[in-house]
Amino acid sequence: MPYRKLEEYNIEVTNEVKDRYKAIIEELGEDTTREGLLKTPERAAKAMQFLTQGYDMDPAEILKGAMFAEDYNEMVIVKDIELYSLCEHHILPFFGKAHIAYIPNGHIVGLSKLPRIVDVFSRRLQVQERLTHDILECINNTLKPKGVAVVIEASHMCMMMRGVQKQNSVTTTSGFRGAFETIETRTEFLKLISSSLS
Ligand SMILES: Nc1nc2c(ncn2[C@@H]2O[C@H](COP(=O)(O)OP(=O)(O)OP(=O)(O)O)[C@@H](O)[C@H]2O)c(=O)[nH]1
Ligand SMILES: [Zn+2]
Repeated sequence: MPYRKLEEYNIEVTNEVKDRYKAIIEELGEDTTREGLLKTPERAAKAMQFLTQGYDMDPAEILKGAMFAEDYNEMVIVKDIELYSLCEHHILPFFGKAHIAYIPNGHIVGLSKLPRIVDVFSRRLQVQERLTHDILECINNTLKPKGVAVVIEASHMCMMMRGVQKQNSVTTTSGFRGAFETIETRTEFLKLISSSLS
């Protein structure tokens, strides 16, 4: 993903969000005039723009940018794609790995585009289930493969740092379309990624 340089942040958004962060930090009992916190509202405003930059991006266009006609009919798997997202309930991170497979139907896609669309959908306020579904449907509708599968395993900071405070629970979500809806293909996929699953 093309990471934004600092000068590319929207100045108006940065200023608006900065003022609100300043108010929040003060409301929480801190002194925003002390040295360590002077630039914190602006840093936080930029960090949040970075972490939600997926709203400005069109994942289907990313896939379309590297689709190649190819007569390859076997399963293609890209596994262990690390992801960092924000849970939409607490605006705290959840993070983990995505595993994606598809069976081409006349077209293959540039391999890097799969991690790129994971990043686009991750950099929004999300729930893990919708993130899984967004990636699945984007590949299904754009590449129109014979089948597509997505598995995501993630840890949620809102369950670790606060709330139930469980440090080792991992949430797994999955989605299957087309050929992966048959038990044989799904089993083959799960076997091929099994060394990566926790
Ligand atoms: N299904 C789903 N739930 C999520 C995800 N991320 C966070 N949550 C849950 O969202 C729920 C929000 O529940 P609430 O009862 O409204 O919020 P809360 O009082 O902060 O809940 P606790 O986390 O249990 O303290 C919690 O159960 C979270 O664990 C996600 O990606 N998918
Ligand atoms: Zn949460």
